[in-house]
Amino acid sequence: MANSAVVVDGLRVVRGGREVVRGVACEVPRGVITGLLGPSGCGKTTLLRSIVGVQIVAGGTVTVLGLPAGSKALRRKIGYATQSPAIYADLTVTEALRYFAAVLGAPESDVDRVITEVGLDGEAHSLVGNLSGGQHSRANLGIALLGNPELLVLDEPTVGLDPVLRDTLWELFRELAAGGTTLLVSSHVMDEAARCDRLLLMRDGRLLADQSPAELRERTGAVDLEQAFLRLIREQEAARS
Ligand SMILES: Nc1ncnc2c1ncn2[C@@H]1O[C@H](COP(=O)(O)OP(=O)(O)OP(=O)(O)O)[C@@H](O)[C@H]1O
Repeated sequence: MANSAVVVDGLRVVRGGREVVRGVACEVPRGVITGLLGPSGCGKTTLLRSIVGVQIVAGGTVTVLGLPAGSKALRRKIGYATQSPAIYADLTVTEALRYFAAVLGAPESDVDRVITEVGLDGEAHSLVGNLSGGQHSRANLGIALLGNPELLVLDEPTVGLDPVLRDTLWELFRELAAGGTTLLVSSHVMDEAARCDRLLLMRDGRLLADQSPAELRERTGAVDLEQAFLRLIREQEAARS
């Protein structure tokens, strides 16, 4: 689909001798927020890594912004925030972001903008090693925002954050999408699903659904998305037995 930022087809990934992504096909539309949801260990991070181009795949294709995942030309077009912050503890927030801006070729003026966007103005000169868990993950998110990438791939960006902060970050995601950025955000908190435009629901290495929240509610007859997810799992189990 020309309007898709990401097209995944027949993706298979083997990790630790086991197939952990088992024939996934999905599309991520441009300029909206797509949520990737599913229980711990279902393969979300592995799918995200395949899209970012850092995962060895056993089969299938992943096309990102019209190019094969991992293409050099994609490096500056994708912002990726991993689950475990990869940011130096002995630098201040500003220094760390300046460093990454230089590595990524992003303008230095991005640093202050990004610090404000992730709500770290008050900690701009604090050492990363002295930040709280939530502040640390927001600094990590800031790196992904440098250079205004076309596609943002965020692996559980709100984990460990209080509800107010989570809300603020989702407002930021919404603003970024309104400005044309494509966001792919993983979460295992189902209440975040309702904030997404599209949902990819995974379980056990497979995709259970690729729909909007409204379509998912209609398909399952459940108002609550957690219930909808559970109904899909039961449907799948019934179909197998
Ligand atoms: N480095 C690795 N070596 C071997 N197996 C791995 C490795 N990393 C992940 N796995 C396995 O791959 C499967 C999928 O893991 P993945 O991290 O993609 O799941 P996830 O849905 O992102 O989980 P979580 O929500 O807990 O982060 C799991 O069964 C996990 O044990």
